[in-house]
Amino acid sequence: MMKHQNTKSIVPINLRITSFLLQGKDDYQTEADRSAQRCIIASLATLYPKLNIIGEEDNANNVGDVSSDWLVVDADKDVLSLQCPVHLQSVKEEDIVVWVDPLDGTSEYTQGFLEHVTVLIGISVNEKPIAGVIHQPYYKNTVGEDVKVGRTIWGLQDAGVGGYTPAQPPDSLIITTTRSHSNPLVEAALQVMNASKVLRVGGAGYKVLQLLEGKASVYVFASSGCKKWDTCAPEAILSAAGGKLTDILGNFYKYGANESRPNKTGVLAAVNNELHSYAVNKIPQELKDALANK
Ligand SMILES: Nc1ncnc2c1ncn2[C@@H]1O[C@H](COP(=O)(O)O)[C@@H](O)[C@H]1OP(=O)(O)O
Ligand SMILES: [Mg+2]
Ligand SMILES: [Mg+2]
Ligand SMILES: [Mg+2]
Repeated sequence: MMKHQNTKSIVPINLRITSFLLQGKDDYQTEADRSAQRCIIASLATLYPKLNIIGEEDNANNVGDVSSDWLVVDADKDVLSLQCPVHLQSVKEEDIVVWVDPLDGTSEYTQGFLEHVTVLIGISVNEKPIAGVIHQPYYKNTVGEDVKVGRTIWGLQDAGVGGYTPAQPPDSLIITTTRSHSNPLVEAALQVMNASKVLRVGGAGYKVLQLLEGKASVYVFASSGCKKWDTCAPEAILSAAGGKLTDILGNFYKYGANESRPNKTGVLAAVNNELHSYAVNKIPQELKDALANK
């Protein structure tokens, strides 16, 4: 698994939002989305030509144009030193589906909430997310005099997680949810939770980071809108850390290459199984039916 410490190679930090398309209500695509996707797909395809790589942006698969200094071909030594779980040792390259969200939280990116922006690379085998990275290109880490910008959080099933400091969940129920894609169903699901606080932030990656770092304990999004590339990497890392990510009904999504892209029945994630069950049981059946039958 690669770790991207060089933020230039993922989302050029000085890249201006030179052109952005509004693809639907609060659904943006910027030059950063397209550039980052080309860079990631070209880098992965150079190293692993038989991978099945699926990126969010349809118009950013022309990887032949990517210059060689944008290719990331180095690997993280800590991750390479991990013992590969026995059940993954015989997986063939062509059996792996990689889901790439080159820039998650684009709406927040266009509004300057840069901390919410992440790059998501999720790896699935037999339809299950087994590994992933959440790269946070604008994260500022101050160590003494040094300021390091950007960090990469990773997880591998049955091997571990890294790139962040794990923390205990908050003492009271704190929920994280959408900042830019709310609607009456989303709000109805939040109301029934009896949360002490609701945090409204952008991006599926950033919300799962909040779970990993003890800022929130449950992530609730009772709406369609998220896609497989939004949840594959976050689900892999969260489950490697002992958490659980499903739809609002409590069912796991499938990540095979032929699966439909939309996560039609929303997202429900929690730092552990108990909180996940609590949240699934709190959602009224009518709300679950409304989402499932939409
Ligand atoms: N209605 C929607 N239209 C387009 N993308 C959506 C929608 N809802 C959610 N998403 C994607 O899911 C992510 C998490 O949603 P939210 O921030 O609203 O909780 C968004 O950052 C966006 O990913 P992206 O920015 O990669 O297009
Ligand atoms: Mg998008
Ligand atoms: Mg996204
Ligand atoms: Mg995106």
